[in-house]
Amino acid sequence: MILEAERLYRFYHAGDEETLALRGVSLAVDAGELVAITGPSGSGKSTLLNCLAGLDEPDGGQVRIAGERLSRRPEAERARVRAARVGLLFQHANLVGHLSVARNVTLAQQLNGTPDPARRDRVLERCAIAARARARPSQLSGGELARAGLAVALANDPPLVLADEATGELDEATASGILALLRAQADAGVAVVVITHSPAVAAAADRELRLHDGELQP
Ligand SMILES: Nc1ncnc2c1ncn2[C@@H]1O[C@H](COP(=O)(O)OP(=O)(O)OP(=O)(O)O)[C@@H](O)[C@H]1O
Repeated sequence: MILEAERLYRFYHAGDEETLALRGVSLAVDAGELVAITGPSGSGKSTLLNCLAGLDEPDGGQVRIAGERLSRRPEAERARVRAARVGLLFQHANLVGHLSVARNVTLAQQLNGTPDPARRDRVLERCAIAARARARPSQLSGGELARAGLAVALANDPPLVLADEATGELDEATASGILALLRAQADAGVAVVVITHSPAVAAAADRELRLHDGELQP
């Protein structure tokens, strides 16, 4: 199993208010699966993704990625696991503004200690952004930006890709292009988890997990 989450809890406190953002969420995603996480606004989707990525620590429960525990470890160790094993794709792409697309991919490889120009070029091709490899993010269209963000996410050939509303702000043709690329990653053996509001994306996934008030619906 590539991704395992066991009974995740996450509480937020603001003054006297307590929000139970996650209440015992368990899930498992295998290699080759494309799983959509859906749910109304405020149901806990982003909180869940942040915990799965080790960007946030759950208050209870644990996350394992390819068998390695991510939860309750120092941030430096979580960052190491993340760099090697998790491709993160956010709506506002994880690109450094003053670097070209190619340099952004190289940077992600260097942060993992595994620079590899041949793999960089393959990833750029795979994400259909090789023709714009020398452009900076500000010079790209929305669709190109999304593909460049995906190239950065895939820079180190991670076994797991976590995407937060990757297709949310894109026009339909571009969104379905990104979805096709994510589908292709899953078909190539990557475990892919996508948070989405789009019924089309949810329908294209192998499974849909619905969150409601911090719990997965049966
Ligand atoms: N840093 C925070 N401090 C306090 N409460 C928070 C914080 N982050 C999220 N919450 C609350 O936790 C709950 C879950 O939020 P989350 O962002 O995970 O939902 P979501 O399903 O991703 O929503 P959306 O679809 O609108 O992005 C909400 O009630 C939200 O207000």
